[in-house]
Amino acid sequence: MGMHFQKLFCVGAIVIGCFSALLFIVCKLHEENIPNVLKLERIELAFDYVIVGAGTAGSTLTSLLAKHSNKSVLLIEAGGSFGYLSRIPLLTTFQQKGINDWSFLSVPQKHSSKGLLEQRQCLPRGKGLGGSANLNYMLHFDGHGPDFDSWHKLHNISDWSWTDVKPFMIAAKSKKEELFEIPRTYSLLSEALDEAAMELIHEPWQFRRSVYNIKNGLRHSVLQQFLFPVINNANLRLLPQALVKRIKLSSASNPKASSVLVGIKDEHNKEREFTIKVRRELLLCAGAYQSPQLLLASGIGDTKMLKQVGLPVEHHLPLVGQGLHDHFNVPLFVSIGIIGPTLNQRSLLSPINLFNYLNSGTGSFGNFGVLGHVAGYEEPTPFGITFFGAGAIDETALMSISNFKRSAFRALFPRYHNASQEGFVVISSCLQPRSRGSVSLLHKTMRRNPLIDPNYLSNDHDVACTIAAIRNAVKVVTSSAFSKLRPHIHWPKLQECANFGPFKRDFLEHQPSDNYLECLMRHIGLGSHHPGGSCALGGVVDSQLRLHGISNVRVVDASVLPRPISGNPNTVIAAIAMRAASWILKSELQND
Ligand SMILES: Cc1cc2nc3c(=O)[nH]c(=O)nc-3n(C[C@H](O)[C@H](O)[C@H](O)COP(=O)(O)OP(=O)(O)OC[C@H]3O[C@@H](n4cnc5c(N)ncnc54)[C@H](O)[C@@H]3O)c2cc1C
Repeated sequence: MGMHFQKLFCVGAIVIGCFSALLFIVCKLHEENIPNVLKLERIELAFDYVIVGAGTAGSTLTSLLAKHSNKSVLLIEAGGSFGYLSRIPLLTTFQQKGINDWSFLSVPQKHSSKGLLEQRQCLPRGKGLGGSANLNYMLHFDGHGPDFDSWHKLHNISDWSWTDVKPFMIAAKSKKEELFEIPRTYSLLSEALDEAAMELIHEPWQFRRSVYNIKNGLRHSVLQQFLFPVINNANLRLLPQALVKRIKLSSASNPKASSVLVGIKDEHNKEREFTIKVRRELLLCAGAYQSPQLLLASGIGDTKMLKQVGLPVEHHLPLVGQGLHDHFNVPLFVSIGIIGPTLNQRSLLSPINLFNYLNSGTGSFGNFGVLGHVAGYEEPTPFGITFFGAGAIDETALMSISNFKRSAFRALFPRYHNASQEGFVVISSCLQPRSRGSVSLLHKTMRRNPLIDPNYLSNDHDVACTIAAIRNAVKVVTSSAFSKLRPHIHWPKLQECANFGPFKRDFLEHQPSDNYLECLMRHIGLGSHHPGGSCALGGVVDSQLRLHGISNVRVVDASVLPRPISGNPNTVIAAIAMRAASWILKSELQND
């Protein structure tokens, strides 16, 4: 029996080894081979549409223009292509801080992040074809209609009701076979969530198991969905590894973007600059941090701020970079008293788990570990709860991508040293945070990072809302449905919060004081990588996303969201890009 098992194990290991090598080679080849790249020897560099940034919005928009327009389209992207790691769902966090991550850090936070080094949050952003859609956790969200309906009431924005947006959301959603939904029977945790939905049916909450942009166990992002099918089209060219450094405007009386200045570094890190003319439209899809950065670096923004940095003012547009918003997450570790259902280092590396993934794309490598969500949309405290089914969290890996101080990390995950720990992380957040931050400049050049201040928890409403979220998370975890897991919530013991708790009774009753929960969130809360609002509809762009005062520039990315999306924003951003494409194509038809 022993020999037989050993033999089987060896064969399994060889198969897995060969398969991994093959996967590596295929992905590596794919990585280096970006087709249709623009040759810069050409003297006349002019395109009808110039798109900056190949992320969620840029890839989607490019695909529709390349497919439906006969005009020339250039897609410029600062990064190259993503490696094979980006396709393997569970390993996606290993990309953070690597070459495909801009690895921004926030400015020190005044109202939060006290358990983080220098009170600064890590702000990962994808760099390369696919942008943040290739770095993200792949969770799909269908959208929440009232979000859009509120834009008119709260921000006087017309034409963006749910009726206007919904058809684009449907079009942006991947096909059924390109989505992976966590099955009810995935684990005892997913089962408990389903049962809790029945038990708490009297609450006005929605329970759903996670749906991922994953096909056959591999990430299926906007790249596979939109960009790759058109990548060889004759009217399209790509310019990877190229940073757009400045937008040049034509006349001061009726300013238009005439060209962009692009910098490309050679293998000796020496930069060459090129000017590319814009014949029709310049489309900024550089994301919520870098679209405003590029505008500011081009002299488009608030006069006072531009003068402070020493930049000539080309066009006064005071709200560029203002209104930045993001969700803010409070994680809590829950250990469980049974063996088997959750992810830890030991279960992860079991040969059967590896075999299942390589054989059929299933098992824990085939998704990111988030099994489900609970959302309550009722005002004034709409909240979200996310269930991440991991029991043992690797200290070095998580500290590096979260910037936690060691003491805060260990208070949060007291069982961090046990590689076979069973448990899950319950993450509470406010779906409509009211804190607003900003993107500004310290340096004139795009080669230096922008100053990003998410200003988390600056608005007291967010504290109350997050407390409500945590208390609702406790209700779910302490429901009878969860009792078979024998859960134990680990209220972090932080020295700085010791006056407020956790006290002995908090572990029994799970009703810690509001003061303790506030102290906790101001120490261990983490941004959720959903930035938006920094070139918002109304303030910076009109209802067709055209920059106020510069008619041939549109901002088409997360920057335009006037309020947060009540869930994961990626599909909404792809839908916005589809809508922008429809206006651009329509105006082409009208004008030609
Ligand atoms: C770690 C992480 C996890 C996330 N998880 C989820 C999730 O599970 N579900 C979900 O719905 N959302 C998730 N998100 C959020 C979602 O991915 C983003 O909101 C979305 O991708 C933003 O799209 P975008 O087009 O606005 O920007 P991006 O996708 O970031 O694209 C911007 C692109 O522009 C390029 N660029 C920037 N400046 C320049 C320049 N000057 N010149 C040339 N190119 C430039 C960048 O390299 C990048 O490729 C996550 C995000 C992160 C970072």
